[in-house]
Amino acid sequence: MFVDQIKVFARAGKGGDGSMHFHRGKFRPKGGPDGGDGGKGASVVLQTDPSTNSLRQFFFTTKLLAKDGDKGGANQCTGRSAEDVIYKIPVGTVISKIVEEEDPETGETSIRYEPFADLAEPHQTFVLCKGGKGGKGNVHFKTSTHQSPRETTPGEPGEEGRFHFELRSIADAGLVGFPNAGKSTLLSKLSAAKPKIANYPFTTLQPLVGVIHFGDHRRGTMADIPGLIEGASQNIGLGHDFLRHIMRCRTLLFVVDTAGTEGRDPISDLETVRKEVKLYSDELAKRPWIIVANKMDVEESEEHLTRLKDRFKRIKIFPISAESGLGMDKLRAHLDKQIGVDTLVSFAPASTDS
Ligand SMILES: Nc1nc2c(ncn2[C@@H]2O[C@H](COP(=O)(O)OP(=O)(O)OP(=O)(O)O)[C@@H](O)[C@H]2O)c(=O)[nH]1
Ligand SMILES: [Mg+2]
Repeated sequence: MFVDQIKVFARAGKGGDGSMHFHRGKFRPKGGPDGGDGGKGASVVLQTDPSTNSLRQFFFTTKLLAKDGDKGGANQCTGRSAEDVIYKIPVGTVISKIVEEEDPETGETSIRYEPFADLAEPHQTFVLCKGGKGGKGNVHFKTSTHQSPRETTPGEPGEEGRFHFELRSIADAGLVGFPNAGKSTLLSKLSAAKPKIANYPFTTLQPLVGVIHFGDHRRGTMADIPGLIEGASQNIGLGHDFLRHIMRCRTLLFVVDTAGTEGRDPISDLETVRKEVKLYSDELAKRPWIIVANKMDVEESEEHLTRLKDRFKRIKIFPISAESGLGMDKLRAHLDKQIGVDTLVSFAPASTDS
């Protein structure tokens, strides 16, 4: 189950009430006020965790509640503060506050999503709902004219609200494949992005997102992701980092070097990459994917393409040459259908009402 948006309710803890108490010593039966302050209520805190890539946990826990602070005690004892609760969320989660508004004329309520936070950095913490402060004990209210105050203040309530969490993907489509397959070359031809291109592996070390313009205000985004190798799912090289970026793409383009440059075999390359993706995440393996058979300008490619079609019968294969432009129109038209969005249509967050 890939949960990339969810609604939750969160409430921080209330502060403990201040205490009303008078000192009762053996020799001072009528002592002064000594009621202590209440402890702080706990906050609901979010923290981005690079090892999480789904909001699935909130599917089961839609109420994020934090504990109240303890009441103040006799002897000027401050009540215990409650410990903040920390929820881990994926990097790239966008938080909106759900605000209900009533139309003064019609009396109808409508719901608005108010941008609240964009948690894009790893290990970033964010206080979603702040815990209430503790109330004051009666010890604070003693004055020269008022020796036995009975006043205290209650603890403040914790903040609360309804929120919408949405996992923003880095791109609509992601380029996945062995190093040197031509992923960066392809992105540079489809978009205005200028990734580094070279005939050695791991030229690309950081994902780079380009915008593809399909015409008529239609566009989509594509991420160039560093090459994957065998063992990536066990975090060999920068395996997990790369795979995590792939997780954040809606649809995947598996790019292969169909020419089998330097004695490589495009079929086993693709099988290896698919295996690594599956080992990393079953859910990722189920994402929509196509094969981009690159380097078709090289003579040896035809024969490999026939084998590739034989081996992956049910998957769409696009034979192209990113370098010469061969087959690019077909690929572009397919991408427009899959990921193209009309940018003139105003964007509204998808409804998560069940
Ligand atoms: N003949 C031919 N060569 C290509 C084609 N596309 C890319 N190349 C060459 O293949 C090499 C690798 O290209 P890149 O685009 O850097 O490959 P990459 O998949 O991004 O590689 P990494 O970033 O290392 O994972 C370069 O020398 C490119 O010029 C093509 O369609 N035909
Ligand atoms: Mg590259």
